Amino acid sequence: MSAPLADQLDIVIPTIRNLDFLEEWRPFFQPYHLIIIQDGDPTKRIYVPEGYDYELYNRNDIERILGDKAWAISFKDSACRCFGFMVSNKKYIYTIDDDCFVAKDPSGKPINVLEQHIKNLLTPSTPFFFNTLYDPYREGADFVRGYPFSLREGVPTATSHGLWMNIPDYDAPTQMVKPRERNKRYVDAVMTVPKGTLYPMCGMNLAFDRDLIGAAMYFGLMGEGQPIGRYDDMWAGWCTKVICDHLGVGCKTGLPYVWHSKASNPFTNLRKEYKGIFWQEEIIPFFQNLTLSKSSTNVEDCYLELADKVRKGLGHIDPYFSKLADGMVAWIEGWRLLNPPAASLEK
Ligand SMILES: O=c1ccn([C@@H]2O[C@H](COP(=O)(O)OP(=O)(O)O[C@H]3OC[C@H](O)[C@H](O)[C@H]3O)[C@@H](O)[C@H]2O)c(=O)[nH]1
Ligand SMILES: [Mn+2]
Repeated sequence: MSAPLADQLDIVIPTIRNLDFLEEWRPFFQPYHLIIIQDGDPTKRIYVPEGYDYELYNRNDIERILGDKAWAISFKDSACRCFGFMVSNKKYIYTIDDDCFVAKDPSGKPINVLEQHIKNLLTPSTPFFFNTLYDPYREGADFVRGYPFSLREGVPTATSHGLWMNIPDYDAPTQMVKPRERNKRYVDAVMTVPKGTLYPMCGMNLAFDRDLIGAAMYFGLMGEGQPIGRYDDMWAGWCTKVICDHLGVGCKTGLPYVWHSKASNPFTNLRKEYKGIFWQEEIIPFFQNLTLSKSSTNVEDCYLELADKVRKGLGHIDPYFSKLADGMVAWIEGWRLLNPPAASLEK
């Protein structure tokens, strides 16, 4: 099996259950280093299948490492995974949920998600003009007639958003009215999300370039003690997309697919996400109308400017958003603590 960039990519897994799913992924994942974020009770022992190279962090580790900034990392929510993004020192991250397994393409071939995500990340994005034959850099495809040659070089790709066969990533209301709906449709396409367009980024099967966008991949304040859950990846998706648009880098969605095996409880999910369902009707226009200043030329500065805009632009909805803005600042402080600029390392 191919294991591209095995020394430049970490796999981040949040878990409050177990890691048995890694047995099925072994042919594809074993060459890579895992960063496991153990959520919930830190005294519980998580079994990692033999033969994997990994580091494991529980809540006690997060508190020990981040100290007075640890509060910004969620507890009892998959949002905790973003601690793994912060603590990694690799250029690329792939994150996957522990109930996602190897899917098969229409020919029945098992899908090597890392191979496809890395292809997506290493080929340019085309956010400024939509190519109707989808990914023009793919074998057997190209830019179609009328596509401006001045734009055919594309821009660097920051994120690669994969999809899911079987249980689709639906919100609770949709899941409640369509409990038996399964995604059986394999769409053989990768496309760039156009500039100025947001998208619902799901953390289930996601890869990104840490250098290009890692500092904005904060999954917010969710779970225990928070008024909202299951908007962790959505929050990160909105923040990263406006920053990618500002910095002129791209976000792709489509292949590869994973097999999402388990539907979480829609009633529990409704309790977690209901505030998000009506808040997002204000949050999304906020992001759609947001512009970052020219002086914000790197991800960290963009993110701190965004935190300030969140405090001012969303604080009226609920005091939660001021706390979330504080969390965004604490996240960058934690990011800088664990990822000091190269220059400061030379001293
Ligand atoms: O308190 C928790 C709950 C879960 N996890 C880990 O997060 C992963 C996702 O959990 P699960 O598969 O139960 O949730 P889904 O509803 O299928 O996931 C979607 O919604 C939540 C997230 O946004 C997620 O990315 C979405 O796919 C899994 O690895 C659990 O072990 C946790 O760490 N803490
Ligand atoms: Mn799941």
